[in-house]
Amino acid sequence: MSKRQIPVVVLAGFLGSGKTTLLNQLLRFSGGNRIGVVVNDFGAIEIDAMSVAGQVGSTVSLGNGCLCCAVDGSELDAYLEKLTRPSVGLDVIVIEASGLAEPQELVRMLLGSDNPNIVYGGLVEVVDAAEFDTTRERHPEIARHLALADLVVLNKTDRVEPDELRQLRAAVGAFADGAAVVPSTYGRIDPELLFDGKPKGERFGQLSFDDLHDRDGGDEGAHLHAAYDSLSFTSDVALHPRRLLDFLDERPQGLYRIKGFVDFGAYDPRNRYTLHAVGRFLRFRPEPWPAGAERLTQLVLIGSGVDGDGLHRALSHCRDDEPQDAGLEEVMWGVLRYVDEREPEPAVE
Ligand SMILES: Nc1nc2c(ncn2[C@@H]2O[C@H](COP(=O)(O)OP(=O)(O)OP(=O)(O)O)[C@@H](O)[C@H]2O)c(=O)[nH]1
Repeated sequence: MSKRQIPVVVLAGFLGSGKTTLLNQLLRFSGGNRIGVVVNDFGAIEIDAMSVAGQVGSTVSLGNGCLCCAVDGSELDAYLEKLTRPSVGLDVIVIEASGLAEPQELVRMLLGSDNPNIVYGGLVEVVDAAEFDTTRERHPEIARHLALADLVVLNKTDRVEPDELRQLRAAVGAFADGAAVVPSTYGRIDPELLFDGKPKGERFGQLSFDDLHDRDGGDEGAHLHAAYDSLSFTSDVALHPRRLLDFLDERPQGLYRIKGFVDFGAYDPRNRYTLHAVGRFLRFRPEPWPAGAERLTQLVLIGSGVDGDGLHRALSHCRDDEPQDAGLEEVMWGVLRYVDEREPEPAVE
């Protein structure tokens, strides 16, 4: 029985920026993850190139367990309800914004949704590096979209010189209010940026992104790795709720995702807290410690242009070496503000 909430990612970007290319890439190299993709029409999704396991109405299931739905705006809610049923078993859902709704409308809808099985997974804006200046002239609203984005994929970097790319990263980053900017070619980003990957052992028999790195040889692999930084933090000393919240309040914008478990020790001995942060969005979710589980805080932080050592130091500072206010209920209040009251329904088969 799974109580996991499925992250729903909104994928936006102007005409021709590379959204469909990125989706095809994700679907093809899902690494054993079950991805649901919602588009306006099947159009350029390369369904034929991926083995199709079946089709029911406007939903196509692919041989690797991924699903692709073509829906219009009015059907979206109902489809999300269907796609997020635990029995479908998806790990992430990506909604392509174009044609369905303005990205901010979708984000608002997801944040306000009373579907207990979903959690907001971020707004990803794909930008055509070669056309950025032209796009800005023709569509000044790109500034608004970028300001809302949690992650910017600066695509088509093969079409600009390295110097220009550096300038573009800075310019786009400024519009995006410091949000993480990840360069890509043909939408090839590590899926880990969008959702929790399955542990390697569970990927057996599927082509994982690591295989893709290996297959492509050093150059492209190095390029992908340089696109973002990933840092893990583990502590067997419990974290102090207030200190952690101060850290989270001040987290740098370039820190795109934080995921993992937090041990608040004596402040809540019964529960561990799943932490899910994407862009500015933050959520804690208490769940009883599994019997026999080691009491550890384990976090993974993913970002672009962030100071890994500095983050590690700041997190170490959240450790509560000498608990003084344990038992004071109000110490947890700050954390509880970010707990979602909704409980997902039990899994049904
Ligand atoms: N050179 C280059 N071309 C790319 C890259 N990514 C995508 N393309 C090409 O750009 C074109 C548009 O890509 P799409 O993925 O269809 O873009 P889109 O954002 O889905 O476009 P719409 O659905 O029309 O909004 C296609 O011909 C892609 O092959 C890239 O990194 N470099």
